[in-house]
Amino acid sequence: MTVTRRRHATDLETIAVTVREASVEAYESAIGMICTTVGIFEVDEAERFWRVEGVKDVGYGEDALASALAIAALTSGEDATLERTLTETEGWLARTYESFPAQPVGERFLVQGSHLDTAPEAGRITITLDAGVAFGSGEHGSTRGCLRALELIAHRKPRRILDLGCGSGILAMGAAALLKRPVLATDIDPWSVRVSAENAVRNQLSRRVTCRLGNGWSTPAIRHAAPYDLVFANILARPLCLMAHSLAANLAPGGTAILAGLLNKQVRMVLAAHRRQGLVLEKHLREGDWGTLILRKPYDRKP
Ligand SMILES: C[S@@+](CC[C@H](N)C(=O)[O-])C[C@H]1O[C@@H](n2cnc3c(N)ncnc32)[C@H](O)[C@@H]1O
Repeated sequence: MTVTRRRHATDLETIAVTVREASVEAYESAIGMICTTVGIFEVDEAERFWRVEGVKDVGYGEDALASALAIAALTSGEDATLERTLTETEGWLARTYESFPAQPVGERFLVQGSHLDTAPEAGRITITLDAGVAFGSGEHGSTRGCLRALELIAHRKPRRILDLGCGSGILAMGAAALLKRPVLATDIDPWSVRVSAENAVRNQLSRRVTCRLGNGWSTPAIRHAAPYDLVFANILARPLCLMAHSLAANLAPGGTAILAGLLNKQVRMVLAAHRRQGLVLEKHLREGDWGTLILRKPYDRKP
């Protein structure tokens, strides 16, 4: 893969590839995993070339970028040239928000950008957010899978809830609103923590959603509030595998983990890592190429 860098003034990094129509889905999906938002634009109608462009989530580094592109190249069979540009934040955010439609997710949620004022839908909880430079506008299959999984396990009424890698705070807010319970939302990226806190205020959920900065399970606030009845972790497959031991250790007996950020083809690997820790698969949900796993810690698990 060739990489070209164009530098403009300022602070957000846009990554883009121009690919054939047949490869758009694979690149949109993979780039979407490490970006806050992704857009696709037709650049040559006759030749059927499209530009897939996203603003990289600051929480993801070079390793994550390289693996996302490798996955896209593998699934599409097209090895694209990556362009990287630094973009001025405010203008980009204003342009991006305008392109977000309100979208239903699962049976119980309606997600809208804060520039919209969609009429409430009976039976659906409206989540209003600005993802800003954080991941989690509700468009990506991994986020959607987690919200659908939440609906499926809501009847268990989990009491202690963690959203590890909260991005925009969308899952924490969804859980707090649906389950009417407090949720701890953490992220390694300071912007995400700030955006989550702002979104919680926007949705009148700031008394239920607590946002904290921290890296994985070593975050003091996470350790302090453990064990959990419900944990969301929508991060990539590799970090999920590395965290499997900590997840199992910090789940209460009977507790549920909703894991996402993995491709359907990575499910076996992620599942093996968690089965080794005694967790049991309840369901594998699919949203396009992306898989969401609902895992449970049995009540009779020996320490
Ligand atoms: C794919 S986004 C998910 C955002 C949101 N939960 C959703 O479902 O849309 C993953 C988030 O995890 C964060 N993250 C990645 N590694 C992390 C780690 N080790 N500890 C905490 N957060 C992490 C990233 O900064 C990013 O905000």
